[in-house]
Amino acid sequence: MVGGPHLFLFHRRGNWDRHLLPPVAAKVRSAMASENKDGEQHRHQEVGHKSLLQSDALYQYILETSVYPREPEPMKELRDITAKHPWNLMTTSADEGQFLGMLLKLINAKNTMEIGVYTGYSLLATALALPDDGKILAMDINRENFEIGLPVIQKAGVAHKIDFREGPALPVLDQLVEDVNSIRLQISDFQINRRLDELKIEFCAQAKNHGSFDFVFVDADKDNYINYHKRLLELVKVGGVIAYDNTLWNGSVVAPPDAPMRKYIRYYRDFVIELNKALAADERIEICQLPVGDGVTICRRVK
Ligand SMILES: C[S@@+](CC[C@H](N)C(=O)[O-])C[C@H]1O[C@@H](n2cnc3c(N)ncnc32)[C@H](O)[C@@H]1O
Repeated sequence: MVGGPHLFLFHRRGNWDRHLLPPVAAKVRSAMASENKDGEQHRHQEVGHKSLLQSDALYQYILETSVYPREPEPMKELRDITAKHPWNLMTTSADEGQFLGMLLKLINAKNTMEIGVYTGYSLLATALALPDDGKILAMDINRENFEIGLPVIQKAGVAHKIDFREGPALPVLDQLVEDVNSIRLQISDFQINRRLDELKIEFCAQAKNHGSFDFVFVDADKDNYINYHKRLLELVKVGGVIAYDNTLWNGSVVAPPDAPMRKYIRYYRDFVIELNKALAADERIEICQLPVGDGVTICRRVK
């Protein structure tokens, strides 16, 4: 089997087969069509096998019925502006933006982080969902694209929630992990007249940012997701959420290794596959991988 029903879902950032060479795309399509004829119908009747999105029309139906009519005006404006940008394939889709907003409200998020801003569609979705004193530490190596969306964010009255840092995210995370509030000197077993070398002296550093974030959205360089995860698990509180975007990576996670793919899809594919395995095996989190957008894995820290 080349793909399976879930491949129908990857039309958020253009059609999934735009990233495969035409002969391969045709092969995948025909394999899916024949599977639909032979096996698929039966699989849909199996208990627990629920694949609802089977066509572009159904996706369009969701957008037109439930997403676009409820999309806040500034988000629509930013989506239109971004559509004219040459890298628009990178933007978060409207349905995923709606999902993020809902999730943030459900968990009452206040202190959040975003890695990978681009023109700011998911950032705006987050900023609109947070309370007025909510915060987003937003990081991107490219400020220019952030500035495309910034006027819309300002007009929406939510720019005060955003602390944008230009540059790679990893050093910022390292700094957040290392930062301490205070260093406490602890002397145990203290008795007058004890010799100094007999005293048990300990320095206790109080980590400033550990467990301080309610939510983090990771939508940047896939080859660093595992490195982000290590640090984010210290920074997110127990019960907090980390959402990793693109965990189905244009369907390439189920494509045969020798299938022709665009260079960047091939390059990041193995990192995404390794991330998915690592998240599934990580007992410190509960996970739920959703076929929204290009695949988003929600991780809830439990220890
Ligand atoms: C898919 S886009 C983000 C899309 C964005 N969430 C949205 O809603 O439009 C990925 C972004 O990650 C940024 N990026 C890539 N490597 C990065 C890194 N090491 N640190 C921070 N940002 C990075 C890119 O500049 C790009 O803007």
